[in-house]
Amino acid sequence: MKRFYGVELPNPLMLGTAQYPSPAILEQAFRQSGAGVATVSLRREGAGGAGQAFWQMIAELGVLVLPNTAGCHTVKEAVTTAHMAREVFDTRWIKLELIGHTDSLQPDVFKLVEAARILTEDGFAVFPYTTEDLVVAERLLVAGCEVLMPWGAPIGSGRGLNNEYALRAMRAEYPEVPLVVDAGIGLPSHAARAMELGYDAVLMNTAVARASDPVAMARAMMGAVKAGRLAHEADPIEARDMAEASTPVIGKAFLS
Ligand SMILES: CC(=O)[C@@H](O)[C@H](O)COP(=O)(O)O
Repeated sequence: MKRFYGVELPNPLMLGTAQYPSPAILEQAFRQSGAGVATVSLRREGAGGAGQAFWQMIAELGVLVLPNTAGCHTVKEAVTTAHMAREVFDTRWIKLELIGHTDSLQPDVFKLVEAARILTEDGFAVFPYTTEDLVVAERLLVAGCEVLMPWGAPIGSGRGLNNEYALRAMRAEYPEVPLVVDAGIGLPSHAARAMELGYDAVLMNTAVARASDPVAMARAMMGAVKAGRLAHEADPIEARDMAEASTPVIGKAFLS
């Protein structure tokens, strides 16, 4: 299994911590699914969250904490937020999110590369939320990122993998780089598909937090990412246009 800045994840499910009906449900979603990474927004929780009790609960979950720069639109904002997160959470991990378009919440990849360079030079382990663009991916790697997080679809849309072809191309281009599909997941089948493509993890928030039963959905997502990874490792058959009889010919029950 690939390591994320030297760390082996306990499993391939990363969950956001926003929009849950209550802190208790958030806690149960993590505990019952076993998700190993929690991404937290310093700005959002600091501004309107439950304060100290919230941070305490996250700490007690015993998961890896991936602070994020959600809501940042400028390099300066993102870099400042990353520094604050490093102080608060005592981690050099940062999910770098730099929004460039208000309606689609598409990342501003130009600012992203610039901020990634500044932060990696300052010792951060940057997890960049990016598009599926291969040129941007290369620039992020050159800037010092060791992980890439292409979007599946716009944040909160639940559309799944909008551009599977491009996600597949990124996997093929960078077989050794830990890749995470981040955002846009709506269903367990989307998460399973990302893992079937060979992705190393999936990050999601809305699909779990906004489900009628977030705890059950978190468990379903964990089942999905594990099934997808197993399927990828099992080397699936290629889809064919024509039928091929699967019932064995008499006297030839096995292929070898
Ligand atoms: C929580 C977080 O980091 C989000 O910005 C993330 O990208 C998840 O997106 P979804 O809510 O679409 O799963």
